[in-house]
Amino acid sequence: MTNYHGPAIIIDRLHVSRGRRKVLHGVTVSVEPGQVVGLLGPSGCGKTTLMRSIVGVQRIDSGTVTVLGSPAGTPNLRRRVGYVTQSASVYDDLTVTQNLSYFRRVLGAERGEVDRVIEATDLGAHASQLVDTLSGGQRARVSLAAALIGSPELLVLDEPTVGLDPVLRVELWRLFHALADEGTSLLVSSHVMDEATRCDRLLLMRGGVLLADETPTGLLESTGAADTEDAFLTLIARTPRKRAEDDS
Ligand SMILES: Nc1ncnc2c1ncn2[C@@H]1O[C@H](COP(=O)(O)OP(=O)(O)OP(=O)(O)O)[C@@H](O)[C@H]1O
Repeated sequence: MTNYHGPAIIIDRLHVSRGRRKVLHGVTVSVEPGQVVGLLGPSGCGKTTLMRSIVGVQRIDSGTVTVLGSPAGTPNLRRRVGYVTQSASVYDDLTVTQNLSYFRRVLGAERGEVDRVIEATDLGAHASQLVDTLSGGQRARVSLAAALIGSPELLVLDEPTVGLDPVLRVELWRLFHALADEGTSLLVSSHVMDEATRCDRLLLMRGGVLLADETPTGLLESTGAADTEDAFLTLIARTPRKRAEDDS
């Protein structure tokens, strides 16, 4: 980790199009470090596009994205930011250890990192197994383990718990908080509203705009809703529908 202590992410008036479609319509947000921040919203609202902008792989129309004090995509961020996409980014025909050893070499991280991330993601019993033969949850954890190599200061995780059973989901959220306790900043997307309560802070998105940036408790208080699903619906009812067609 470096000595950087400012906001993990600062986004200012970000506009992004994908193909001919305008996907993000002026998103402005700041994410404080050492927290698990949930990025929640319906399928197609622009969560992945926002995450791609943060990790610097998305062409933007206008606005700025500053990550750990540097413009998104700058080379010095490569080791400081870990990104897990929705589809597994590991090799099926290699074992867990072989995959992680490969990523360790690419990043130039220390040898001990492979064992450390295997332990952190509880994959010890499967270390010698081909990824092809793992369950969905185990594969998801291999992708996460790869992103943990080198202890990045910011982890950007795109729907890491999708398709996992409830026990595994709880375990993963526990791991996210353990990482945050050590000072890592995490941005975790989900379209499952009940995951909202597991986050320190919530960014609620719809149709390419941010509807709320709140703590889970603050969200319930400000909307008067009984749960986060209700709170989201209340916010939608309060927001003009002009971009609702952007959600699928
Ligand atoms: N390459 C592309 N070309 C054109 N449109 C795209 C492209 N990729 C994504 N889109 C559109 O951009 C919008 C936002 O997509 P994005 O993947 O960011 O949403 P999301 O909130 O992450 O959805 P999900 O929860 O389903 O992953 C969608 O309407 C999608 O159809």
